[in-house]
Amino acid sequence: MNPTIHLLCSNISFRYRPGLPYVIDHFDYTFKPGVTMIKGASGCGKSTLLRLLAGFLEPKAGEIITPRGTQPTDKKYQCRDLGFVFQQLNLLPLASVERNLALAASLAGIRSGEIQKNSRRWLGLLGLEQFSDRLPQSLSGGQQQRAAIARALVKEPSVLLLDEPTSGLDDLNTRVITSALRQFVADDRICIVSSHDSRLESLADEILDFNRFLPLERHLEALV
Ligand SMILES: Nc1ncnc2c1ncn2[C@@H]1O[C@H](COP(=O)(O)OP(=O)(O)OP(=O)(O)O)[C@@H](O)[C@H]1O
Repeated sequence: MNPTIHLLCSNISFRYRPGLPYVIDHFDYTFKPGVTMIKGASGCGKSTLLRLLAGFLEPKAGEIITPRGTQPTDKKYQCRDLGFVFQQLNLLPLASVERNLALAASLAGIRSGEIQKNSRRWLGLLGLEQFSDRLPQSLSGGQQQRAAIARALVKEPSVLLLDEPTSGLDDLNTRVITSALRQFVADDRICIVSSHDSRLESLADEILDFNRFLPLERHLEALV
């Protein structure tokens, strides 16, 4: 493991609007290469944390430092270093699976030779070679989920964020996804997975129980 690569959360706090309770309150954590699974009750802030790590939201206090040494809002980090698969897959409906991958990689500035090589690699590892010419809508839910993961992996980002990547998927789809993610982190990359799915626990190098970080009033809210 390369100890110099990490994604650091230093005492971050976040709430959506003044007057609303803090969703994340003085949270400190260093994400290292490997898979970190974030688990916790619905509404405890897992997706919010992923959005902060992606730079789509900004902490109200504290800071997040990416492996590039920047804030997550840095365009180079977002474009080159970050891959994410959120709950809405957002595959381009009029582009084939292969074209979805090629567009994502070319937006990240990957050279065309590498795009082809990476596409073959990740489509293969995710069991999608025979579907590469298909439009997303012609795929099953599990195939679409795997295509969205392949699209995030094709630029071989240093940080990959996945929000509930296996929710509603059967064991076979889940095994294919976990095995591809293991290949991904074998190259000293950071993979952060938010999930309720206990099948993913064996994939994780670290499990972060987000319930622990809930402020007291939100613990009480979660009980009613
Ligand atoms: N845009 C928003 N504006 C205001 N509050 C929000 C917004 N998005 C989320 N929240 C609130 O922030 C809290 C954390 O939501 P978040 O989606 O991060 O939880 P989660 O742990 O990912 O939940 P789940 O497991 O159900 O997806 C919840 O109380 C939610 O209602």
